[in-house]
Order: sequence, then structure tokens, then C-alpha cells
Amino acid sequence: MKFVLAPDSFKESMTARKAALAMEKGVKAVFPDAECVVVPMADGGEGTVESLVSMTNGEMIKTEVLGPLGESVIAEYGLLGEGQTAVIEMASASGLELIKPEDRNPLLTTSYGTGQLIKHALDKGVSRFLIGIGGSATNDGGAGMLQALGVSFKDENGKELSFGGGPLGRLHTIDVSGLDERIQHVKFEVACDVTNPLIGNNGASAIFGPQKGATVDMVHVLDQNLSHFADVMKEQLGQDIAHLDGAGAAGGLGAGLMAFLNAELKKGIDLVIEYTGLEEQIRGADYVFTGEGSIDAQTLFGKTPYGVASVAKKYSVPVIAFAGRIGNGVEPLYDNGFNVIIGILKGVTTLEEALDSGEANLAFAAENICRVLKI
Ligand SMILES: Nc1ncnc2c1ncn2[C@@H]1O[C@H](COP(=O)(O)OP(=O)(O)OP(=O)(O)O)[C@@H](O)[C@H]1O
Ligand SMILES: O=C(O)[C@H](O)CO
Repeated sequence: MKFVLAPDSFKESMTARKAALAMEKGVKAVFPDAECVVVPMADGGEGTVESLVSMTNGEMIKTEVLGPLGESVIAEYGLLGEGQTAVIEMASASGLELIKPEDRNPLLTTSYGTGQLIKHALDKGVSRFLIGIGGSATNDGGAGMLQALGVSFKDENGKELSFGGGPLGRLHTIDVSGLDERIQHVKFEVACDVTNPLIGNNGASAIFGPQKGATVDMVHVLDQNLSHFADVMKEQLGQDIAHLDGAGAAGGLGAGLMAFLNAELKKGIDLVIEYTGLEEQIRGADYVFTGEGSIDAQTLFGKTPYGVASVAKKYSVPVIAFAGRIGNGVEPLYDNGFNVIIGILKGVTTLEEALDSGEANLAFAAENICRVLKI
């Protein structure tokens, strides 16, 4: 009997790998000879690097880069087991969590450190990048990342623009002649957390500017600046990306990646499914176990267990989903590949206790499900 164990992390309780191993423990208690394939999942956001690195026996690489305010930070990225693919979460170098709330200012913050991570991985000889974008402190259209890779953004006096979403309003000339030439030979795939366009009422500045410290006036300036950036890109590079889905992700880093690095933006979960080879594992499996901290009405909108269940549905493999918390509105999941949704708690406890006992509770729930399967 073959089980594919493909949960996401249970936030603040266990990583995806720990959750998968807890499931394995439960399965083995009932079916000691079962084949268990552990596939720690993620949706392109937090935990993606860790899951893909552990799945492929890759390595984590740490390096010093410039943080969002130009300070020095130690960021990390993953090199997958085959040695050809780098997996980078932009938030590691340019994330909101790196700055104290009172210091957040998207007029000043830069994505430069993300570009330095890309450069570091190019030096290791990779030919493919998976970049998770979101959770950024920045609103610079990816200009900082591009500066780190050799692109020059000049004002009308020929002076290089300083960092941040503020100076972009003075952009006059884009010079791509210094762009790292290795870029032409590598493929960029981007796991995007949102589909917002670059500018306008639904754009990067209006929707995500405030969480990065922008006041109402700053949002206005930032939006105008990104709009100017888009005009210059259109005029000088022939790239019209301002209204494309995802161009506004991570303060417009989505736009910069598409326009300059020819990157393809995809849903994070779809990329993780592809990179983990989940589909090949599920084909021919008897059961798929998935799960996440919370399974609720949002799960249907592209969350990890939904992605896993969609693949299983294609091959008619039954799916059992485990959750710490089951919210309202999960019924549509039963028509979308989920056969069963199980809450793992044994009884009423505090959240703290529940989070602490996650692995034991999940293993016990998985064991009990297997006991049902065995009847
Ligand atoms: N072991 C657990 N037992 C009980 N509840 C849990 C457990 N682990 C997580 N949770 C609940 O799930 C919540 C986190 O949900 P989840 O892991 O799905 O993250 P999310 O932020 O909802 O989703 P995403 O990571 O996709 O944005 C926690 O706040 C907690 O309420
Ligand atoms: O970083 C951000 O701006 C948000 O997570 C949306 O991508």
C-alpha cells in the first residue's frame, strides 16, 4: 500500500516536513509495511525553500546582503539537490519582518538584497531560479534588485538613482548594458502571492503600501512613481507590464522580474507541485494525506491542500486532509478532491497547548484514520 504524505506547515506548530513525518508515524503504527512518500509542501510563500531543499536533499546557503534599508543582513536561499536550481524567498533579503514597524518606509526601502542573492546563486552556476515573492518591505518596482544585477537607473543629470520607491519618480534613463550577461541563459519562474497589477486602485502601492509604512500621501507618490517607472519601461524597453496580473506583487518586484529577467509568474502551489514531482508520486498511490494548520473557506482559493487534492482527483486517489482547526464553509472542498477532513485535536485545550502537541496529535489522528482504512 502506498501513501503520499503531502501536508503544508501547520503555522507556529510544525513545519511541513515534521507534519509529514508525524503522518508517517501514524500510518506505520497500523500498516508497518506501507510505502510512505514524504512530500513536504508549501504554496510559494514562507516555508517553500525549506520544503524543496529537504525534499531534494539540497542545501541552504547563507550570505550577507543589503537589507531593505541598506543595512547588512544575513539572508539565505536554497540550492536544490541537483545543483542547478536556486530557490529564493525575496523576504529573506528584502522582507517586511526585517524592519521594525516604526522604521518602515517604502520611499526608502530597496529590493537590492534580493538581486544580490540572485547574483550569489549565479556564481554557484545555477541555470534555473524559483523566486517566491511577497511579504516585502519594498515598493521599488524591483529597481534595487536590478541595480544589484547591473542595470542602471539614471535621473536627468545622468546620476544613478538612490534606493527606494521615492527616487523612482526622477527616473529618466534605463541602461541595461551592464545587466549580468549570465541572466540571458537562465530561466526565472516566480511564485507570486497575489495577482494585483502594478499601479492604480488595486495596485502595489494602494493595496500593500500601508502595511509597509506608507501614509495616504506616500501611497499617492509611490503609485505615481511606479506609473512613471512603467511609462519609462514601455518607452525604452518596449515592455508594457503595468496591468499584468502579479506585476504589483512585492511592491512591483513582479513587474521588474517580468520586464527585465523575462520571468514567468505562476501560482506558488503549482510551482511547488512541479518542483516536488508530486504528480508522479500520486499516480499509483492508494491514499494521499494532506493538511494545514487551518482548513477553511479560503482553502479552496489555491491553498496547498487544495492544490494537492486537485492532483489526486486527476488520478482518482482518495484524499484525507488533517487540520488543527476546521473553519466554516469547507463543504465545497468535498466536491474538489477532498474525501475527508479531520480535525486533529483530542479535546478542548488552549491554543498554546494545541500548537505544542501538533505532532503527537497529528500522528494519533493519522493512526486512527488508518485504523478505519484497515477495518
Ligand atoms: N497543531 C495545531 N493544533 C491546532 N490548531 C493549529 C495547529 N497548528 C495550527 N493551528 C491553527 O491554524 C492556524 C494557522 O493556520 P495555517 O497553518 O493554515 O496558516 P495560515 O496563515 O492560515 O495559512 P497560510 O500559511 O496558507 O497563509 C493557527 O493560527 C492555529 O489557529
Ligand atoms: O509583498 C507584498 O507587497 C505583498 O505580500 C504582496 O505581494
